[in-house]
Amino acid sequence: MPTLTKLYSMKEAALHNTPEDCWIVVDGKIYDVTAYLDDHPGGADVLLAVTGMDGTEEFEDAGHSKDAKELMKDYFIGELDLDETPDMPEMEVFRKEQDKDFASKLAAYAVQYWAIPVAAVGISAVVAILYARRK
Ligand code: HEM
Repeated sequence: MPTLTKLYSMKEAALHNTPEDCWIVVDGKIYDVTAYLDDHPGGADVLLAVTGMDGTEEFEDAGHSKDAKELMKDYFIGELDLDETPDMPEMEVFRKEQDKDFASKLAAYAVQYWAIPVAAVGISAVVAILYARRK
């Protein structure tokens, strides 16, 4: 049976950055290590230094054992959502650009369709004036 993994954005993970609520990201996975702070053999300080952040590099640098990696599973709460939905302001900018594009297209069509009749009327007027003067 497929398991449902909860997805969190980096923005959401960053909110859990205190000793009372301490999340860390390692290798795209999110761990709530609040209850482990006092038990961590490397000390609470190193975990708190990367709380709410991506601590992959620091985790790898410490050279954790296989047992440590096994223990991590107890604190796993979800995965990092890499496909974050764009914010509304970005969508708004996109809409405005579309509108601008539409306006310039409309102006181009107007020139295209009005230029010929206006030119025809202008030329006819000039011919009419010249014809009237000759009489
Ligand atoms: C759920 C996450 C973590 C678990 C379960 C965990 C577990 C452990 C364990 C069991 C050890 C003892 C040594 C070993 O068995 O490898 C250890 C040591 C250590 N850990 Fe972690 N750790 C975690 C996250 C981190 C992170 C994110 C960092 C760095 C920011 C870190 C830094 C260290 C350091 C510096 C040591 C001491 C290494 C030494 O004394 O040689 N740990 N950790």
